Amino acid sequence: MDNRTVLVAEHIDKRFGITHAVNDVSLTVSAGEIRGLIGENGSGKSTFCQMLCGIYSIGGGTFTLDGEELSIRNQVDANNAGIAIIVQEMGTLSGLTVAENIYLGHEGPFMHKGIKDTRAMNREAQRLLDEYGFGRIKAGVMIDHYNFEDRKLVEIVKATYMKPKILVIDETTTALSQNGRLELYKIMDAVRADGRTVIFISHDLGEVLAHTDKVSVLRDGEYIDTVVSSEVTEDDLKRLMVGREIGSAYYRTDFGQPVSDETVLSVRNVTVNGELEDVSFDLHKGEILGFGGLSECGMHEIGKAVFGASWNREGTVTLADGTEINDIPTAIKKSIAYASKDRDNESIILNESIRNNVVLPSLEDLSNHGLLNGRKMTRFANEQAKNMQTKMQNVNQFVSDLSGGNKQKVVLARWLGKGSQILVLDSPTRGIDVKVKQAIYALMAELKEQGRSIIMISEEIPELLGMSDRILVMKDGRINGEFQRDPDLNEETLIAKMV
Ligand SMILES: Nc1ncnc2c1ncn2[C@@H]1O[C@H](COP(=O)(O)OP(=O)(O)OP(=O)(O)O)[C@@H](O)[C@H]1O
Repeated sequence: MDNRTVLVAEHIDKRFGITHAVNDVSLTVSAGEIRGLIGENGSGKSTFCQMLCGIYSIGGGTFTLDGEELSIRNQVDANNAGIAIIVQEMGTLSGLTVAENIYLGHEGPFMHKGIKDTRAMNREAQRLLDEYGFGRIKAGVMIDHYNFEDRKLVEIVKATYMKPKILVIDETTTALSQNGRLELYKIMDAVRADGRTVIFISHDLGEVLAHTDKVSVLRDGEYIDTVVSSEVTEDDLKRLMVGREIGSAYYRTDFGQPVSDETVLSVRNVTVNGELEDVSFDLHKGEILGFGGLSECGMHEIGKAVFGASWNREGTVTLADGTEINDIPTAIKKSIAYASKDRDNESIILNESIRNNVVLPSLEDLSNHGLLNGRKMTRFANEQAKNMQTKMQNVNQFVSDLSGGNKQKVVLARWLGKGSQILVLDSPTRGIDVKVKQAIYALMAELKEQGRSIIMISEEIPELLGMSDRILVMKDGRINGEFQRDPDLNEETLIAKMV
């Protein structure tokens, strides 16, 4: 860090209707610094950064970069001023190639007399992808062909190849597997070594302390403090975020409790072309079965396969009563819940209210003689959303207006409200703040106690170790290791089976 102030935010403010999302925030950031930005879900982190990056208009106040007041109307203006962002959700556009996404808004060098030189663009994009070590992603291929993580990697290239002065990374690591994360940390370190600046938003406080120089804290839209990362603990950060002490009990503490032998779901010889290869396992009553692995290991496809949402699946997924799950309606009817990792595209309907999202799988239960009962639906949605501590104006608010973590709470509220007996949760705490994470883990333990069964697919090894009765490690589409719950089981043992 060279102590030269590069960015000054003065009295930055933003309201959305009655929500005061960012309330008079002032802070400064140095050149060559990695600055963490933390706060509970809905505390205004994304809104603050999105104003800096031209995604939202500035409600009030000013940003000054290298001594010059910024006047940014859109993301291209921000890029031209030297500011880039990797957003929390999908930041690439479907219907375009990888190369077109990387150069979106910056096609100039490839235009000759109004015609785009696609070959040159693809060649240059492929050179960049290779240089970043992401060579398996092909520049000329449609972005839709790639999964969530690969699309994030493309976004990383897009946001960094122009060497921005300020790179904002908004809750990106939880979308990445272990190897993707290491790549991102390397990129952050390189930005810092180059005298440029990273603003890093994350709910993983360990990661924040390990990879930042200083951390700024927001609470309810207000600036609270900036601390030096090497001088504070995770508990200090939690206290600053929440405003009070929060307990340290996080994961399950029980070990050695036997899990029932009763099988509730049998997966046999499931193959999905290019994703899964002859996968078989049983899920037991009251079991939390964890799935872990590196990117491309196939674990996210397991969730889809169990929920009847895979294309071209071979093999069988069978419930204890003999019902075969081959499609989503049967899965829902049979009380299977599924929360996808790709929340915005696969789990929620963004342009719908919280209420309509929460009631979706429970419509049959909420109707009287085939007619939907509006009041009952509202009451139900209210109850479920509040159980998940969703920060919202009311259940009529559109899901698109919620912060990332609060969207995730709506997904969980929907399935927990349905009373599902089998829950398939892919990255269940992605983007969730520490306080609510604690509540979700407690809830998972409670569901287990009630005899419900959970498949938890997770990129978070501590979460797998802390919550699972059994862990299946995937590699190249196959199960490569099986571990029973054990206090001596550690990250290294799991990783050894992943690589
Ligand atoms: N487009 C919008 N319309 C209305 N309200 C919004 C909009 N975007 C954000 N908000 C609200 O502003 C507040 C701050 O949201 P923001 O996304 O900045 O939080 P965050 O700290 O990034 O949260 P998370 O950790 O969950 O991502 C929330 O109450 C959110 O519902």
